[in-house]
Amino acid sequence: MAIPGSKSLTNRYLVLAALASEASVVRKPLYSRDSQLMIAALRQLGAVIEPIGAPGPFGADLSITPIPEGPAADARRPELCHIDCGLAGTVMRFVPPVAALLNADTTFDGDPHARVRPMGPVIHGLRDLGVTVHDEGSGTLPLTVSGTGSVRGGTVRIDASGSSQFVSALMLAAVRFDGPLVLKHESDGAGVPSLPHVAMTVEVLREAGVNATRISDTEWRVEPTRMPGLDVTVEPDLSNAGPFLAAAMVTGGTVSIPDWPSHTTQGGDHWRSILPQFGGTVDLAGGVLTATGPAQLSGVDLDLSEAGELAPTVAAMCALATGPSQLRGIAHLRGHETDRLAALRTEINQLGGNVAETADGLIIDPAPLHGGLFHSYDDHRMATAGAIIGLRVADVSLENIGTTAKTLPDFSRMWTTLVNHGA
Ligand SMILES: O=C(O)C1=C[C@@H](OP(=O)(O)O)[C@@H](O)[C@H](O)C1
Ligand SMILES: C=C(OP(=O)(O)O)C(=O)O
Repeated sequence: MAIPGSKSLTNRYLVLAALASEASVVRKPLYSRDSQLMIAALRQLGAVIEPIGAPGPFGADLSITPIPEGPAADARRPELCHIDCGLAGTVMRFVPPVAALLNADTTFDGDPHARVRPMGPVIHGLRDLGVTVHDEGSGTLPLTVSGTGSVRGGTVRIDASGSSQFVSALMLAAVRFDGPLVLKHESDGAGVPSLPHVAMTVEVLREAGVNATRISDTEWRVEPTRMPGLDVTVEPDLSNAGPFLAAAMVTGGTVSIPDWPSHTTQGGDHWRSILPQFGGTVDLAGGVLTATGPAQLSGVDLDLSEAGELAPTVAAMCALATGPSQLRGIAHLRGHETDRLAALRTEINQLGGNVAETADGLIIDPAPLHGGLFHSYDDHRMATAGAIIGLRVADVSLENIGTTAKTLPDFSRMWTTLVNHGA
Protein backbone atom coordinates (compact mmCIF):
# COMPACT_ATOMS: atom_id res chain seq x y z
CA MET A 1 0.00 0.00 0.00
CA ALA A 2 1.84 3.13 -1.22
CA ILE A 3 1.29 6.19 1.00
CA PRO A 4 1.30 9.82 -0.25
CA GLY A 5 3.82 12.37 1.02
CA SER A 6 4.33 13.56 4.57
CA LYS A 7 2.22 16.53 5.62
CA SER A 8 4.90 17.74 8.00
CA LEU A 9 7.72 17.56 5.44
CA THR A 10 5.62 19.02 2.60
CA ASN A 11 4.58 22.05 4.63
CA ARG A 12 8.10 22.66 5.98
CA TYR A 13 9.63 22.44 2.50
CA LEU A 14 6.98 24.82 1.13
CA VAL A 15 7.69 27.40 3.84
CA LEU A 16 11.45 27.17 3.36
CA ALA A 17 11.12 27.34 -0.43
CA ALA A 18 9.02 30.49 -0.01
CA LEU A 19 11.82 32.01 2.10
CA ALA A 20 14.72 30.95 -0.14
CA SER A 21 16.51 33.35 -2.47
CA GLU A 22 16.09 31.21 -5.59
CA ALA A 23 13.42 28.97 -7.12
CA SER A 24 12.90 25.50 -5.60
CA VAL A 25 11.43 22.16 -6.57
CA VAL A 26 9.50 20.01 -4.10
CA ARG A 27 9.04 16.50 -5.47
CA LYS A 28 6.27 14.09 -4.45
CA PRO A 29 4.50 16.68 -2.26
CA LEU A 30 1.35 15.78 -0.39
CA TYR A 31 -1.86 17.06 -1.98
CA SER A 32 -4.36 17.39 0.87
CA ARG A 33 -6.38 20.08 2.59
CA ASP A 34 -3.50 21.03 4.91
CA SER A 35 -0.96 21.36 2.11
CA GLN A 36 -3.40 23.19 -0.18
CA LEU A 37 -4.04 25.66 2.64
CA MET A 38 -0.28 26.14 3.02
CA ILE A 39 0.13 26.69 -0.73
CA ALA A 40 -2.73 29.21 -0.75
CA ALA A 41 -1.25 31.03 2.28
CA LEU A 42 2.23 31.33 0.78
CA ARG A 43 0.77 32.48 -2.55
CA GLN A 44 -1.09 35.23 -0.68
CA LEU A 45 2.24 36.33 0.79
CA GLY A 46 3.81 36.55 -2.68
CA ALA A 47 5.29 33.11 -3.46
CA VAL A 48 4.53 31.63 -6.88
CA ILE A 49 3.78 27.92 -6.57
CA GLU A 50 2.99 25.84 -9.67
CA PRO A 51 2.77 22.15 -10.53
CA ILE A 52 5.48 20.99 -12.94
CA GLY A 53 5.94 17.91 -15.09
CA ALA A 54 3.67 14.92 -15.56
CA PRO A 55 1.71 14.04 -12.42
CA GLY A 56 2.89 10.93 -10.55
CA PRO A 57 0.48 8.58 -8.72
CA PHE A 58 -0.09 11.20 -6.01
CA GLY A 59 0.08 14.36 -8.15
CA ALA A 60 2.66 16.63 -9.75
CA ASP A 61 5.89 18.04 -8.35
CA LEU A 62 5.84 21.72 -7.38
CA SER A 63 8.03 24.62 -8.41
CA ILE A 64 8.23 27.48 -5.93
CA THR A 65 9.42 31.00 -6.68
CA PRO A 66 10.10 32.60 -3.29
CA ILE A 67 8.41 35.58 -1.67
CA PRO A 68 10.44 38.54 -2.97
CA GLU A 69 12.41 40.49 -0.39
CA GLY A 70 12.03 44.20 0.25
CA PRO A 71 9.71 46.52 -1.70
CA ALA A 72 9.42 44.01 -4.58
CA ALA A 73 7.32 41.90 -2.21
CA ASP A 74 4.53 44.47 -2.19
CA ALA A 75 3.91 44.21 -5.93
CA ARG A 76 3.08 40.49 -5.68
CA ARG A 77 0.74 40.69 -2.73
CA PRO A 78 -2.85 41.81 -2.30
CA GLU A 79 -3.21 44.98 -0.21
CA LEU A 80 -4.66 43.12 2.76
CA CYS A 81 -3.84 39.44 3.00
CA HIS A 82 -6.25 37.10 4.67
CA ILE A 83 -5.03 33.58 5.40
CA ASP A 84 -7.44 30.70 5.92
CA CYS A 85 -5.75 28.20 8.25
CA GLY A 86 -8.56 25.64 8.08
CA LEU A 87 -7.78 23.32 10.99
CA ALA A 88 -4.10 22.99 10.05
CA GLY A 89 -1.69 23.46 12.95
CA THR A 90 1.20 23.84 10.52
CA VAL A 91 -0.53 26.72 8.72
CA MET A 92 -1.78 28.58 11.80
CA ARG A 93 1.62 28.27 13.55
CA PHE A 94 4.18 28.39 10.70
CA VAL A 95 2.72 31.21 8.56
CA PRO A 96 2.30 34.14 11.03
CA PRO A 97 6.10 34.40 11.58
CA VAL A 98 6.52 34.44 7.77
CA ALA A 99 3.90 37.21 7.48
CA ALA A 100 5.83 39.14 10.13
CA LEU A 101 8.68 39.52 7.62
CA LEU A 102 6.50 41.51 5.21
CA ASN A 103 5.66 45.18 5.32
CA ALA A 104 1.91 44.54 5.54
CA ASP A 105 -1.02 43.51 7.70
CA THR A 106 -2.02 39.85 7.41
CA THR A 107 -5.10 38.42 9.08
CA PHE A 108 -5.47 34.77 10.09
CA ASP A 109 -8.57 32.72 10.85
CA GLY A 110 -9.74 29.16 10.34
CA ASP A 111 -12.41 26.54 10.99
CA PRO A 112 -14.54 27.00 14.12
CA HIS A 113 -12.38 24.58 16.12
CA ALA A 114 -9.19 26.29 14.91
CA ARG A 115 -10.20 29.18 17.15
CA VAL A 116 -9.58 27.09 20.27
CA ARG A 117 -6.23 25.61 19.26
CA PRO A 118 -3.41 27.27 21.27
CA MET A 119 -1.44 30.04 19.53
CA GLY A 120 -0.16 32.02 22.55
CA PRO A 121 3.53 31.08 22.37
CA VAL A 122 3.74 32.07 18.67
CA ILE A 123 2.03 35.39 19.43
CA HIS A 124 4.24 36.12 22.46
CA GLY A 125 7.36 34.96 20.66
CA LEU A 126 6.66 37.36 17.79
CA ARG A 127 5.93 40.21 20.18
CA ASP A 128 9.23 39.58 21.96
CA LEU A 129 10.88 39.93 18.55
CA GLY A 130 9.27 43.34 18.12
CA VAL A 131 6.36 42.31 15.90
CA THR A 132 2.88 43.75 16.45
CA VAL A 133 0.22 41.02 16.72
CA HIS A 134 -3.45 41.76 17.46
CA ASP A 135 -5.38 38.85 18.97
CA GLU A 136 -7.83 40.68 21.21
CA GLY A 137 -6.15 39.01 24.18
CA SER A 138 -7.45 35.56 23.32
CA GLY A 139 -4.15 33.84 22.52
CA THR A 140 -5.91 32.15 19.61
CA LEU A 141 -7.17 32.82 16.09
CA PRO A 142 -8.41 35.14 14.69
CA LEU A 143 -5.38 37.40 14.71
CA THR A 144 -3.60 40.06 12.68
CA VAL A 145 0.16 40.26 12.18
CA SER A 146 1.33 43.81 11.36
CA GLY A 147 4.70 43.32 9.74
CA THR A 148 7.17 46.13 9.13
CA GLY A 149 9.35 44.35 6.59
CA SER A 150 11.90 42.90 9.01
CA VAL A 151 12.20 40.92 12.25
CA ARG A 152 15.23 41.61 14.43
CA GLY A 153 16.05 38.20 15.92
CA GLY A 154 17.36 37.72 19.45
CA THR A 155 16.68 35.43 22.39
CA VAL A 156 13.06 34.34 22.83
CA ARG A 157 11.59 32.31 25.69
CA ILE A 158 8.33 30.46 25.09
CA ASP A 159 6.41 27.69 26.80
CA ALA A 160 6.16 25.07 24.05
CA SER A 161 4.68 22.31 26.22
CA GLY A 162 1.40 22.70 24.29
CA SER A 163 2.90 22.00 20.86
CA SER A 164 6.27 21.48 19.21
CA GLN A 165 4.91 23.56 16.33
CA PHE A 166 5.54 26.76 18.33
CA VAL A 167 9.27 26.00 18.20
CA SER A 168 9.28 24.95 14.54
CA ALA A 169 7.29 28.04 13.52
CA LEU A 170 9.81 30.57 14.84
CA MET A 171 12.81 28.54 13.67
CA LEU A 172 11.60 28.29 10.06
CA ALA A 173 10.98 32.03 9.64
CA ALA A 174 14.27 32.84 11.41
CA VAL A 175 16.18 32.22 8.17
CA ARG A 176 15.06 35.72 7.11
CA PHE A 177 15.41 37.47 10.48
CA ASP A 178 18.01 40.26 10.74
CA GLY A 179 20.01 38.44 13.43
CA PRO A 180 20.27 34.96 14.96
CA LEU A 181 17.33 33.47 16.83
CA VAL A 182 17.98 31.71 20.13
CA LEU A 183 14.78 29.97 21.18
CA LYS A 184 14.37 28.63 24.71
CA HIS A 185 11.52 26.50 26.03
CA GLU A 186 10.62 27.42 29.61
CA SER A 187 7.75 25.80 31.50
CA ASP A 188 6.80 24.62 34.97
CA GLY A 189 8.32 21.22 34.20
CA ALA A 190 6.54 19.91 31.10
CA GLY A 191 8.82 19.27 28.14
CA VAL A 192 8.26 19.99 24.45
CA PRO A 193 6.06 17.24 22.94
CA SER A 194 6.69 15.64 19.56
CA LEU A 195 10.45 16.35 19.69
CA PRO A 196 11.08 14.41 16.45
CA HIS A 197 9.10 17.16 14.71
CA VAL A 198 11.58 19.74 16.06
CA ALA A 199 14.42 17.50 14.89
CA MET A 200 12.69 17.45 11.50
CA THR A 201 12.71 21.27 11.45
CA VAL A 202 16.42 21.37 12.32
CA GLU A 203 17.13 18.76 9.65
CA VAL A 204 15.21 20.47 6.83
CA LEU A 205 16.84 23.79 7.73
CA ARG A 206 20.30 22.21 7.60
CA GLU A 207 19.42 20.41 4.36
CA ALA A 208 18.59 23.86 2.94
CA GLY A 209 22.02 25.18 3.95
CA VAL A 210 20.92 27.00 7.12
CA ASN A 211 23.06 26.97 10.24
CA ALA A 212 20.45 25.59 12.65
CA THR A 213 21.43 23.89 15.89
CA ARG A 214 19.72 21.89 18.60
CA ILE A 215 21.54 22.99 21.74
CA SER A 216 19.38 20.81 24.01
CA ASP A 217 15.79 19.55 24.18
CA THR A 218 14.85 23.05 25.40
CA GLU A 219 17.09 25.33 23.33
CA TRP A 220 17.70 25.89 19.61
CA ARG A 221 19.56 28.46 17.48
CA VAL A 222 19.10 29.55 13.86
CA GLU A 223 21.40 31.88 11.91
CA PRO A 224 19.78 33.97 9.18
CA THR A 225 20.91 32.66 5.80
CA ARG A 226 20.39 33.48 2.13
CA MET A 227 19.19 30.03 1.17
CA PRO A 228 19.73 28.75 -2.34
CA GLY A 229 16.75 26.97 -3.93
CA LEU A 230 15.79 23.55 -2.59
CA ASP A 231 15.45 20.39 -4.65
CA VAL A 232 13.87 17.90 -2.28
CA THR A 233 11.73 14.77 -2.37
CA VAL A 234 9.03 14.29 0.25
CA GLU A 235 9.02 10.96 2.14
CA PRO A 236 5.74 9.03 2.45
CA ASP A 237 3.67 10.07 5.48
CA LEU A 238 4.55 7.44 8.08
CA SER A 239 1.82 8.61 10.47
CA ASN A 240 -0.73 8.06 7.71
CA ALA A 241 0.75 4.60 7.14
CA GLY A 242 -0.50 3.89 10.67
CA PRO A 243 -4.14 2.98 9.98
CA PHE A 244 -3.05 0.56 7.21
CA LEU A 245 -0.47 -1.08 9.49
CA ALA A 246 -3.12 -1.20 12.22
CA ALA A 247 -5.45 -3.00 9.79
CA ALA A 248 -2.91 -5.83 9.65
CA MET A 249 -2.53 -5.78 13.42
CA VAL A 250 -6.23 -6.05 14.28
CA THR A 251 -7.06 -8.70 11.65
CA GLY A 252 -3.96 -10.90 11.97
CA GLY A 253 -3.13 -10.02 8.36
CA THR A 254 -0.08 -8.61 6.61
CA VAL A 255 0.38 -5.12 5.13
CA SER A 256 3.46 -3.80 3.32
CA ILE A 257 4.35 -0.13 2.89
CA PRO A 258 6.91 0.68 0.15
CA ASP A 259 9.45 3.54 0.23
CA TRP A 260 9.86 3.42 4.02
CA PRO A 261 12.88 5.70 4.58
CA SER A 262 16.00 4.17 6.14
CA HIS A 263 16.63 7.45 7.99
CA THR A 264 13.81 9.78 8.94
CA THR A 265 12.78 12.33 11.54
CA GLN A 266 9.10 11.43 11.17
CA GLY A 267 7.48 10.35 14.44
CA GLY A 268 5.65 7.69 12.39
CA ASP A 269 8.89 5.69 12.32
CA HIS A 270 7.93 4.77 15.89
CA TRP A 271 5.55 2.19 14.36
CA ARG A 272 8.56 -0.11 14.10
CA SER A 273 8.87 -0.23 17.89
CA ILE A 274 5.17 0.19 18.75
CA LEU A 275 3.67 -2.67 16.70
CA PRO A 276 5.82 -5.44 18.27
CA GLN A 277 4.54 -4.35 21.70
CA PHE A 278 1.03 -5.29 20.52
CA GLY A 279 2.44 -8.72 19.57
CA GLY A 280 2.90 -7.95 15.87
CA THR A 281 5.99 -8.54 13.78
CA VAL A 282 7.64 -5.83 11.73
CA ASP A 283 10.25 -6.28 9.07
CA LEU A 284 12.03 -3.52 7.15
CA ALA A 285 13.84 -4.90 4.12
CA GLY A 286 14.73 -3.22 0.84
CA GLY A 287 12.78 -0.10 1.80
CA VAL A 288 9.55 -2.07 2.35
CA LEU A 289 8.04 -2.18 5.83
CA THR A 290 5.92 -5.28 6.39
CA ALA A 291 3.74 -5.67 9.47
CA THR A 292 1.94 -8.86 10.43
CA GLY A 293 -0.67 -8.93 13.14
CA PRO A 294 -0.79 -11.45 15.98
CA ALA A 295 -3.65 -13.91 16.63
CA GLN A 296 -4.57 -11.76 19.65
CA LEU A 297 -3.47 -8.18 20.31
CA SER A 298 -1.67 -7.61 23.62
CA GLY A 299 -2.33 -4.51 25.68
CA VAL A 300 0.49 -1.92 25.75
CA ASP A 301 1.99 0.63 28.12
CA LEU A 302 3.35 3.41 25.95
CA ASP A 303 4.77 6.90 26.42
CA LEU A 304 3.69 8.60 23.18
CA SER A 305 5.10 12.03 24.02
CA GLU A 306 7.43 11.84 21.00
CA ALA A 307 4.72 10.82 18.56
CA GLY A 308 1.36 12.02 19.87
CA GLU A 309 -0.18 12.12 16.41
CA LEU A 310 -0.08 8.30 16.42
CA ALA A 311 -2.28 8.13 19.53
CA PRO A 312 -5.74 7.80 17.92
CA THR A 313 -4.53 4.85 15.81
CA VAL A 314 -2.82 3.30 18.83
CA ALA A 315 -5.95 3.80 20.95
CA ALA A 316 -8.10 2.03 18.35
CA MET A 317 -5.77 -0.98 18.54
CA CYS A 318 -5.83 -0.85 22.37
CA ALA A 319 -9.64 -0.94 22.29
CA LEU A 320 -9.39 -4.27 20.44
CA ALA A 321 -6.62 -5.75 22.61
CA THR A 322 -7.09 -8.61 25.06
CA GLY A 323 -5.18 -6.90 27.89
CA PRO A 324 -5.27 -3.46 29.53
CA SER A 325 -3.35 -0.54 28.02
CA GLN A 326 -2.07 2.79 29.26
CA LEU A 327 -1.05 5.67 26.96
CA ARG A 328 1.04 8.40 28.61
CA GLY A 329 2.73 11.70 27.77
CA ILE A 330 -0.03 13.07 25.54
CA ALA A 331 -1.80 15.76 27.58
CA HIS A 332 -1.21 18.17 24.68
CA LEU A 333 -3.58 16.15 22.48
CA ARG A 334 -6.34 18.19 24.14
CA GLY A 335 -5.19 21.03 21.84
CA HIS A 336 -5.15 19.02 18.61
CA GLU A 337 -7.85 18.98 15.89
CA THR A 338 -10.25 18.19 18.73
CA ASP A 339 -9.65 17.25 22.36
CA ARG A 340 -8.48 13.82 21.27
CA LEU A 341 -8.39 12.32 24.77
CA ALA A 342 -12.05 13.22 25.38
CA ALA A 343 -13.06 12.24 21.85
CA LEU A 344 -11.41 8.81 22.03
CA ARG A 345 -12.86 8.11 25.48
CA THR A 346 -16.36 9.16 24.39
CA GLU A 347 -16.45 7.34 21.07
CA ILE A 348 -14.86 4.06 22.20
CA ASN A 349 -17.07 3.98 25.31
CA GLN A 350 -20.13 4.60 23.16
CA LEU A 351 -19.33 1.32 21.42
CA GLY A 352 -19.18 -0.47 24.80
CA GLY A 353 -15.50 0.21 25.53
CA ASN A 354 -13.84 0.91 28.85
CA VAL A 355 -11.66 4.01 28.45
CA ALA A 356 -10.73 6.50 31.17
CA GLU A 357 -8.80 9.74 30.82
CA THR A 358 -5.78 10.44 33.00
CA ALA A 359 -4.01 13.78 33.40
CA ASP A 360 -1.71 12.96 30.50
CA GLY A 361 -3.31 10.14 28.58
CA LEU A 362 -5.74 7.23 28.49
CA ILE A 363 -6.32 3.92 30.26
CA ILE A 364 -8.01 1.49 27.89
CA ASP A 365 -9.28 -1.76 29.41
CA PRO A 366 -10.58 -4.67 27.35
CA ALA A 367 -14.36 -4.74 26.84
CA PRO A 368 -16.59 -6.37 24.21
CA LEU A 369 -17.47 -3.70 21.62
CA HIS A 370 -20.72 -3.39 19.67
CA GLY A 371 -21.81 -1.42 16.61
CA GLY A 372 -22.80 2.24 16.62
CA LEU A 373 -21.99 5.63 15.16
CA PHE A 374 -18.37 6.76 15.61
CA HIS A 375 -17.99 10.56 15.44
CA SER A 376 -14.96 12.18 13.81
CA TYR A 377 -15.12 15.67 15.36
CA ASP A 378 -13.68 16.90 12.01
CA ASP A 379 -10.49 15.08 13.02
CA HIS A 380 -8.88 12.94 10.32
CA ARG A 381 -7.23 10.67 12.88
CA MET A 382 -10.50 10.10 14.78
CA ALA A 383 -12.09 9.05 11.46
CA THR A 384 -9.33 6.56 10.75
CA ALA A 385 -9.47 5.27 14.35
CA GLY A 386 -13.16 4.47 13.79
CA ALA A 387 -12.33 2.69 10.53
CA ILE A 388 -9.82 0.45 12.34
CA ILE A 389 -12.38 -0.53 14.99
CA GLY A 390 -14.91 -1.18 12.22
CA LEU A 391 -12.65 -3.90 10.81
CA ARG A 392 -13.32 -6.02 13.90
CA VAL A 393 -16.69 -4.81 15.18
CA ALA A 394 -19.83 -5.25 13.07
CA ASP A 395 -22.08 -2.31 12.21
CA VAL A 396 -19.75 0.56 13.10
CA SER A 397 -20.65 3.63 11.00
CA LEU A 398 -18.34 6.59 10.63
CA GLU A 399 -19.55 10.15 10.65
CA ASN A 400 -17.71 12.37 8.12
CA ILE A 401 -15.03 10.07 6.72
CA GLY A 402 -14.40 12.94 4.28
CA THR A 403 -12.50 14.73 7.04
CA THR A 404 -9.55 12.43 6.21
CA ALA A 405 -8.93 14.91 3.33
CA LYS A 406 -7.00 16.98 5.89
CA THR A 407 -3.95 14.82 5.21
CA LEU A 408 -5.10 11.86 3.06
CA PRO A 409 -7.92 12.69 0.61
CA ASP A 410 -7.70 9.22 -0.93
CA PHE A 411 -8.25 7.41 2.39
CA SER A 412 -11.67 5.90 1.57
CA ARG A 413 -10.54 4.43 -1.73
CA MET A 414 -7.29 3.10 -0.26
CA TRP A 415 -9.12 1.56 2.70
CA THR A 416 -11.73 -0.09 0.48
CA THR A 417 -8.98 -1.49 -1.76
CA LEU A 418 -7.12 -2.85 1.26
CA VAL A 419 -10.18 -4.42 2.82
CA ASN A 420 -11.42 -5.97 -0.45
CA HIS A 421 -8.16 -6.96 -2.08
CA GLY A 422 -5.40 -6.83 0.57
CA ALA A 423 -2.07 -5.02 0.24
O1 LIG B 1 5.32 20.12 13.12
C1 LIG B 1 4.53 19.29 12.65
O2 LIG B 1 4.46 19.05 11.43
C2 LIG B 1 3.67 18.54 13.59
C3 LIG B 1 4.00 18.51 14.92
C4 LIG B 1 3.18 17.77 15.92
O3 LIG B 1 2.42 18.72 16.63
P1 LIG B 1 2.31 18.74 18.25
O4 LIG B 1 3.67 19.02 18.79
O5 LIG B 1 1.32 19.82 18.50
O6 LIG B 1 1.82 17.38 18.63
C5 LIG B 1 2.26 16.76 15.25
O7 LIG B 1 1.37 16.20 16.19
C6 LIG B 1 1.51 17.40 14.10
O8 LIG B 1 0.64 16.49 13.50
C7 LIG B 1 2.50 17.85 13.03
C1 LIG C 1 -2.05 17.16 15.23
C2 LIG C 1 -2.18 17.03 13.91
O1 LIG C 1 -2.25 18.05 13.00
P1 LIG C 1 -1.87 19.58 13.01
O2 LIG C 1 -0.72 19.72 12.03
O3 LIG C 1 -3.10 20.29 12.53
O4 LIG C 1 -1.46 19.96 14.40
C3 LIG C 1 -2.26 15.70 13.28
O5 LIG C 1 -2.18 15.63 12.04
O6 LIG C 1 -2.39 14.68 13.99
